[in-house]
Amino acid sequence: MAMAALFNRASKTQTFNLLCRSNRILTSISSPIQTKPLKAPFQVRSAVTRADDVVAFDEMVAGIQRKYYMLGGKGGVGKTSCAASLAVKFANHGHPTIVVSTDPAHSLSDSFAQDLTGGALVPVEGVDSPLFALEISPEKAREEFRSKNQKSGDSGVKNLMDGMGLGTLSNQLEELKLGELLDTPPPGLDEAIAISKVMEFVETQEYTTFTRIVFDTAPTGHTLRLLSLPDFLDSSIGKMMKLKRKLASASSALKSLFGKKEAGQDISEKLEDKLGELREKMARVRHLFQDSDTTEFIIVTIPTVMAVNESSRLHASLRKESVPVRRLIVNQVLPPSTSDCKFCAMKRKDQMRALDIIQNDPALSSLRSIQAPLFDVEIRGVPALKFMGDVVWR
Ligand SMILES: Nc1ncnc2c1ncn2[C@@H]1O[C@H](COP(=O)(O)OP(=O)(O)OP(=O)(O)O)[C@@H](O)[C@H]1O
Repeated sequence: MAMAALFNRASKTQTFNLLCRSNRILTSISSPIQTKPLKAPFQVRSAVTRADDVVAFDEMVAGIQRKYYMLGGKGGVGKTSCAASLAVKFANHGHPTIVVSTDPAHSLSDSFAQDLTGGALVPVEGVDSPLFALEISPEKAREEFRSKNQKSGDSGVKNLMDGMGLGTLSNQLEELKLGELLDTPPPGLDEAIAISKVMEFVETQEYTTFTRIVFDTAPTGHTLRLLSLPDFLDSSIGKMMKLKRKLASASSALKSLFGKKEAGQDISEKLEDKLGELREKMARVRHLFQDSDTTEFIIVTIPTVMAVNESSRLHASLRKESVPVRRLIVNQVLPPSTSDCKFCAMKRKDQMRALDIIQNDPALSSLRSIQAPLFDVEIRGVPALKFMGDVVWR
C-alpha cells in the first residue's frame, strides 16, 4: 500500500531520488531523465538514450493486429520487470494483453505482487484494458507427467495435457502413441509445453480479442531450445513418417505374401495424416517466430561484460534462427550524478566499459538501444511497473 502510494505520487511528479551514500548528496532523477553534462570519465550519455530516436513506443502500440513480444536474456537482468512493464503499458494504451512467463523459475507473480500461479490466465488488477497473466508451470507438469504416466500409461499423459489445456495436442499424441515415447519426460518438454501454449493463443477463438502477447522467457539456453524446438520436432516427425512408411510397406509385403488383406494400410495413412497435421502446426509456430510483421524478440541486458557477452551470443543464435530482433534494453544503468561516491564511481566505470563493448559490437550496436536506469526502489506491483514502463517504453 505504501509502495503504491509512493508510486502514485512518483508518477504524478515524475521524479525519483537516488541517494549517493558516501557524500550524502541527493540527486534527483526525472522522467525524462536529466542529462546534465558530467565530468569524464564518469559521463553517462543519458540514463535513457536510444541509438535511434524513432524507437518510439508508438510503433509498438500502433495497430490492432495481434503482435508478439518476447523478452529474453541472462538470468536476473530484469526480463520479467521489462516484460511486465511493457504488458501494463500496452493494456493502458487500449490493448487487451496477455503476459506469459515461460521461465520455469517464474517471477511474474512477484513482479505483479499478485498470485499468478496455477497455470491459468489470471486477471491483473489496476490497468485500463484487460490484462491477463499466466505462469506456465513446466516443473509441476514434469512431476505430474512422470507420476501419472507411471500409474496409468498413456491416459495419464492425456489427462495431464488436457488439464493443462493442451487437449488437441494430447489427442494427436495419443493417436500417434507418442505417449509411450514420453514415458520419461524428454529434455525439451518445458519448451514443448510453452510452444503448445503459443499455438493455443494463435489458434484458439477465445484469445482472438487479445492484440498484444508478451512473453517473459527463461534465461538464454532455455529460450534458444524453445525457439529451435519446431525444427527439432519437424525433423523428428519427418523421421517418424519415414519409419511409418517403411513399416507399412514391410507389413503389406508380408500380408500379401500370406494372402491377407492390407488392413494396416488405413491406420498407417491416418497416422501419417496426423503426423502431417502436427508438422504443419509446428511450421506455423516457426513461421510466427520468424515473422517480423508480428513478432519481435527484445534482448534485455545489464551493463556488465558478462551480460553483454551473453547478449551477443543470444543475438547471434536468434539471427541464426531468423528470429527478428530490433531492440536491446540495457537495464540498471546508473543514473547521472554530479558527484559519485567511490563505490558508484567504480561501478560507473565498469558500466561504461560494458557500454563501450556494446557500441563496438557490430551486431549489438545495430539494434535500437534503450538504456533503462537503475531505480532506487524495487519494481513491484502495477503502479511501479507503470512507472518503469513510462521511463523505458517511450
Ligand atoms: N531498472 C531496475 N532498477 C532497479 N531494480 C530493478 C530494475 N530492473 C529489475 N530490477 C530488480 O531486479 C530484480 C530482478 O529482476 P527481474 O525478476 O525482472 O529479472 P529477470 O531477468 O526476469 O530474472 P530471472 O532470470 O531470475 O527470471 C528484481 O528485484 C527487480 O525488481
